[in-house]
Amino acid sequence: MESLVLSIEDQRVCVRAAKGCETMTELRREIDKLDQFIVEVLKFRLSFMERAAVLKETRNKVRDEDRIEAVVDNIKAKAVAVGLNVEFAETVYRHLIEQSIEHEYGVFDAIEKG
Ligand SMILES: O=C(O)C(=O)C[C@]1(C(=O)O)C=C[C@@H](O)C=C1
Repeated sequence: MESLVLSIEDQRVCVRAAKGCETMTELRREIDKLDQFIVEVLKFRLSFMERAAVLKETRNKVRDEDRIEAVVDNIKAKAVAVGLNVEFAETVYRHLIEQSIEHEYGVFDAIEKG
C-alpha cells in the first residue's frame, strides 16, 4: 500500500506508507495522523456502547460472551484477509471490548431503567 486516505465527515487525511518515510520525524508525523483518526474511530465505536446501554433491558445483557466471541472471530478473519498478525488483532480487540464493556456498564448504571 502506497498510502492510506482516511476521511471523517469533511476531514480527509492522506497517510504515507511507512516505507516512504525517510526520517523518524517524517515517520512520526504519519503515525500522529493515523492516531488522530484512530481516536476518532474509537470515540465513534464507543458511542454504540452508549446506545447499547439504552437498548439493553437488563444489566446482565451488557456482557454478552457469544457476541464477544463472534466479534473476535470476525476480526481474526479480517486480519487474515489483510495480512495483519492474527494474535495482535485478537489481543487488541479483546482489550478494546473489555474497555467497551466497562464503559457500557458505566452508562447503564447512570440510566434509570424501568
Ligand atoms: O454487541 C453488543 O452487545 C455490544 O454491546 C458491543 C460489544 C463490543 O464491544 O463489540 C460490547 C459488549 C458486549 O459484551 C459485546 C460486544
